[in-house]
Amino acid sequence: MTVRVGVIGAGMIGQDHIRRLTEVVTGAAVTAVTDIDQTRATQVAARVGAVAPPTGADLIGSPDVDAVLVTSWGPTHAEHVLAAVAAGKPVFCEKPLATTAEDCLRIVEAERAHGRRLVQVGFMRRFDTGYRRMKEVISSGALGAPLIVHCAHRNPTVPDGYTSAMAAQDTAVHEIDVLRWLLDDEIVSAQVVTPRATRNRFDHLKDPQIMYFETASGIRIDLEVFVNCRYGYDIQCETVAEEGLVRLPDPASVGVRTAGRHGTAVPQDWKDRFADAFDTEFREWIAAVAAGAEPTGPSAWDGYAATVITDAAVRSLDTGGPVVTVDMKPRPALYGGTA
Ligand SMILES: NC(=O)C1=CN([C@@H]2O[C@H](COP(=O)(O)OP(=O)(O)OC[C@H]3O[C@@H](n4cnc5c(N)ncnc54)[C@H](O)[C@@H]3O)[C@@H](O)[C@H]2O)C=CC1
Ligand SMILES: O=C1[C@@H](O)[C@H](O)[C@@H](O)[C@H](O)[C@H]1O
Repeated sequence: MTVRVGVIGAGMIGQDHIRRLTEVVTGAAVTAVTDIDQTRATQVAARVGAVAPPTGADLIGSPDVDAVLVTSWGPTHAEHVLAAVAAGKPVFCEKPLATTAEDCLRIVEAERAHGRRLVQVGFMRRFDTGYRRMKEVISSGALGAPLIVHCAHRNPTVPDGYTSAMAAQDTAVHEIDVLRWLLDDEIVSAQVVTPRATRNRFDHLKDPQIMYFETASGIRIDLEVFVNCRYGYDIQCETVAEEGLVRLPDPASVGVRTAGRHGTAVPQDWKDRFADAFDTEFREWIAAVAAGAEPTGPSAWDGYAATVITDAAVRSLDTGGPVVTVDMKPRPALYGGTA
């Protein structure tokens, strides 16, 4: 069976995922593309032989769309995801699931009313080979209990519209999701402190930031977010446990020796660093949809949890760096909880 995907939002990542669905993943076809920029939607749709319906609602209602991919701006995600759930169609939503905890909960409640999972959120790091190996090692128990996690999330630079709050909402949100999954533990508090700011880029931006998280079992996480580090896109993660530690590998890259130096390239952006993870993410999503199965990737509940935790981090940043308790609802049975 070919899964016919309709894409809402034909911007940067939308176009990259359309390429992935048409050129990399087998068993999928993009049959409809919509965007509030109609010209862009028509051009992108034409490249893959798709139609360009005027709105997200038209696309979701189309009999030629089996599953929906939401890659529009964050504040518009909830509306499209809720419409897809109401139509009973599987929906993959790029992060964030929604920009407010209330909207995330509306999606969770809609899915619970539907009775089975339809939503997957685009936290692609769960599909990265390095993180998956780390999880195998931690879950095997060979290292004993995890105690501390040291992380860094560095981007070479960010656009002018990037704000200090986005360090949590847009950037650290990836660690927040992947660490909940990696440790199989819940984050219960967040704190954000700021060292001296880099002179590079904008005066308005608090960059870098240091974030601290604590989990329910008492694991402490420190995360440096530095989005104007200039030298490359660099993701680091090291988990210290009772009997040893496990570290995320750097992406494989040839070593070059010349002029008395030895070096390896540092990726320059997330598209490059996580290209394989994105491919795996979509292969597994399409396989689940084709089989009529529930998606196995990050759920609507994970999208809600990530938003609530980033809200706590932003509150800490905005109020001078206190420890802020994460105010999370009990996890419903549909997502492995007891509520
Ligand atoms: N997983 C990851 O690492 C990444 C995820 N993202 C996420 O992907 C989403 C899109 O980001 P970009 O592609 O960078 O943005 P973008 O601005 O390049 O593209 C967004 C597109 O959505 C369209 N759009 C906005 N509202 C719409 C609506 N209601 N209906 C239809 N189209 C609409 C815009 O016209 C634009 O073409 C964001 O939520 C972002 O956080 C972005 C980059 C990396
Ligand atoms: O999701 C992403 C961007 O939106 C965000 O701005 C970057 O900081 C992240 O590294 C990238 O993965």
